[in-house]
Parts: sequence; C-alpha cells; structure tokens
Amino acid sequence: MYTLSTEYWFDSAHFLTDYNGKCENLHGHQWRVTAYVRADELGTSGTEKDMVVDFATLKRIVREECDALDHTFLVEEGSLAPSTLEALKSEGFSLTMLPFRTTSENLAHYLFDRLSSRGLPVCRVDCNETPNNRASYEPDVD
Ligand SMILES: Nc1nc2c(c(=O)[nH]1)N=C([C@H](O)[C@H](O)COP(=O)(O)OP(=O)(O)OP(=O)(O)O)CN2
Ligand SMILES: [Zn+2]
Repeated sequence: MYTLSTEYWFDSAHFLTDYNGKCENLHGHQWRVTAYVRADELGTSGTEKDMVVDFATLKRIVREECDALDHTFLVEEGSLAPSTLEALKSEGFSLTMLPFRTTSENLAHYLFDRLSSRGLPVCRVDCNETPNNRASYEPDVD
C-alpha cells in the first residue's frame, strides 16, 4: 500500500450554531488541510508511472478546493436570517453556504467528498482548526 499526502490551508470566518461558549460568536481560523491518497499498485505507464498520483495534480486539486473557501464566511444554511444574508452580500462579503454545522469534523468530511468527486483516490482528510486541534475523516473500508 502506498500513501501520499499534501497540505494546504484556507482562512475563513465562521461561528458554531447552538454552541454554549465563545465559538457561538463570529471568529476565524486558518484551517490547515492534509489530504491523503492511497493505492495498492503504482501507475504503470506515462507521467504517472511508479506514482500513486502526480503530486502536481494532487496539489492543484487540493489548492483549488481550499481556495474556493479561502477568505469567505462559512455559513451553515438556515443559521442566519435572510435579511442578514442579504445585508452581508450587499456589503460585498463572500459567503460559502454549507448544509452542515461548520465543525472541523464536517469540513474534513466535506473536503473528502469534494476531492473524491474530482477523481482522487483519497483515503483521509485532516482539518486542523488550530495548530493543536485536528479533526480527521476517513470512511470505513470494510
Ligand atoms: N470537536 C470540535 N470541537 C470544537 C470545534 C470543532 O470544530 N470540533 N470547533 C470549535 C470552535 O470553532 C472554536 O473556534 C475553537 O475554539 P477553541 O478550541 O477554544 O480554540 P482556541 O485556539 O481559540 O482556544 P484557546 O485555547 O482559547 O486559544 C470549538 N470546539
Ligand atoms: Zn471556530
């Protein structure tokens, strides 16, 4: 089994709905994302001979997914009044509407699905909310 990983990051604002503490307030993180791809066998020909995936491809896709979230306000759908959303948009703020509570666990799962849908043989995604606090998502494989 071969495993590759690459790391990238995005800076975003969020708040946690139904949180009894400071994280219910709007605040920001630099989320650091580590994506792992895995294969039993290496490529046999062309650019990806003896590779799981070309690092250039892996880096590009992970960066594109992180850049899509970077410097946006991650908003859980239904967590803000429509008038608030309109006011934020009218001020020119970039919002990313997400159908889940914006925990690091859910963001790791979301990014896993995004990377998988783009054809990467992703096996795990880590999402560090702070240098010390990390959530990982990896599906059951049985
Ligand atoms: N399991 C999870 N717990 C928490 C999450 C999460 O995504 N998954 N998220 C938060 C908040 O986003 C919060 O911003 C994190 O705050 P905190 O852990 O307090 O981190 P700080 O670095 O700001 O802590 P200090 O030690 O106070 O500096 C909460 N929990
Ligand atoms: Zn937070």
